[in-house]
Amino acid sequence: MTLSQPEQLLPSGFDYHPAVISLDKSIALYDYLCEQLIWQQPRIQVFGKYHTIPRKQCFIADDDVVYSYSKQTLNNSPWPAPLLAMRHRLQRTYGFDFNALLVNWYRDGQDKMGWHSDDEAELGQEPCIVSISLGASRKFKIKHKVTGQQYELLLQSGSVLVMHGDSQQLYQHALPAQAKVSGGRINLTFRTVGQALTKAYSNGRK
Ligand SMILES: O=C(O)CCC(=O)C(=O)O
Ligand SMILES: [Fe+2]
Repeated sequence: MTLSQPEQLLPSGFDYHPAVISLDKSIALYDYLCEQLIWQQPRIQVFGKYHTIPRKQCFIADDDVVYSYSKQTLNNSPWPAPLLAMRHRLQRTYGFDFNALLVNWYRDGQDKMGWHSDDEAELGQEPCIVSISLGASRKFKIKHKVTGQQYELLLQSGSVLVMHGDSQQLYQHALPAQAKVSGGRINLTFRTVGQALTKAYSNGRK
């Protein structure tokens, strides 16, 4: 995996690298994951109300990782071989052992993720989150928590978005619905979950 220079103007702490994985490989991996992963669509509690999340997800992690999402502990799925290989490659590139991977499947443009920061205590003060996109291109929005300044980025199949430094402290991000998008997209977010393992993963992500 070679990384090209970021091409789009983004706030510090967000680095976008298009075409890190070839288009053919990224689509083949999309198809494989659609079929092979055990997908869940949990109901979560946000501000006291229950919602079914508007996407599917699969949480892949080492056995000793415990991660909760809006008061529900996620079931750890084992690492499929291609994702384990990717984890090791990313470890060599970034120097982090990514022991957890939240996989999101946006079946079409109706599926989405609301504004949030990945700032849970168990990810540490300045987490490094590596986000890989497979399938349909989707808009990704970033918003400064204080000034409200927004940035928009198109996440293309095979791209890598790295969020690091104070990106989670200063900004929120979201994947808005795009009614005209008919294709599906899978997003892989590699994370390192610290040793204080049982904290809540609930941060208002809708
Ligand atoms: O689908 C995406 O690109 C964003 C996913 C995300 O923000 C998350 O899983 O925390
Ligand atoms: Fe996120």
